[in-house]
Amino acid sequence: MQAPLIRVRKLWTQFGNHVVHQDLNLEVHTGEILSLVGGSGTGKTTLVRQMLGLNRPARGSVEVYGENIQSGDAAHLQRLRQRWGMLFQQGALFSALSAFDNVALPMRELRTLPETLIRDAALFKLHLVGITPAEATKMPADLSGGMVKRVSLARALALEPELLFLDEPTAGLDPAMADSFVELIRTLHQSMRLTVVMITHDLDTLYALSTRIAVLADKHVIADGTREQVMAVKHPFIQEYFWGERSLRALEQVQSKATHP
Ligand SMILES: Nc1ncnc2c1ncn2[C@@H]1O[C@H](COP(=O)(O)OP(=O)(O)OP(=O)(O)O)[C@@H](O)[C@H]1O
Repeated sequence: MQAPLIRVRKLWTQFGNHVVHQDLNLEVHTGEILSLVGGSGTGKTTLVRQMLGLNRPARGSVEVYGENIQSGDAAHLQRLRQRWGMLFQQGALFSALSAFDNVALPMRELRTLPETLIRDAALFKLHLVGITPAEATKMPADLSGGMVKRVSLARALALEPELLFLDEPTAGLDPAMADSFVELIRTLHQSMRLTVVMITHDLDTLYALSTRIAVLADKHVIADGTREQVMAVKHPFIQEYFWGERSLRALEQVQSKATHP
């Protein structure tokens, strides 16, 4: 079996006396869409920040592409960072830059690519997410919520990452926009051979996209596997979250969409 793309081993995260993760283990494998779920404050965002090298483990280690994220100098971390893309919850586009310039920025920052190539690559990434060249001239404030998400996704894909982190990708979108964004992620995951790590509270998104689910509770991963495997674990959070009425309804919907697309 291929080595995991990310390996989190015996991770402790601590803020003062507050222990968020205690001996947390998790692996992310090439090609999967791994979703992190858990109650509010269970440390999902902090875990992703650990994977991105933005937080420092109190104990334990985080390896990405087989390399300890905390070892090496800033240039080393910068090189690793170029191999992943991150879609932040609010989109986090630079408001003073057009959609096009937001997508071009990560390529310009490399300082190695000619502007003509950057232009073509940025327009291509925008095309992939359904943004036309005319729309690309707009400023973020003039874009709809759905378009901001799409442009942010294009920016996350600017450097052709192997790994994509998504923080609440469908939060704030209406159901139709959320559905089409889920479809877009599914298509790009396949066509770009991405590995995806996603945080989501949205059950429709969770069930539509995840190939594996990891559940955070009690300071570590209490269950991980397919939806069925996770649902079989007896834990109060799992009982409430996965076996609650909202979850079962979302599941029914996803299954009926799969049967009658
Ligand atoms: N920089 C920080 N300093 C102090 N405490 C922090 C810091 N970052 C996170 N925490 C605490 O760590 C805990 C986990 O936070 P985190 O944001 O990772 O949870 P989460 O599972 O993503 O929550 P939510 O689902 O509500 O977004 C929380 O109690 C939070 O207050």
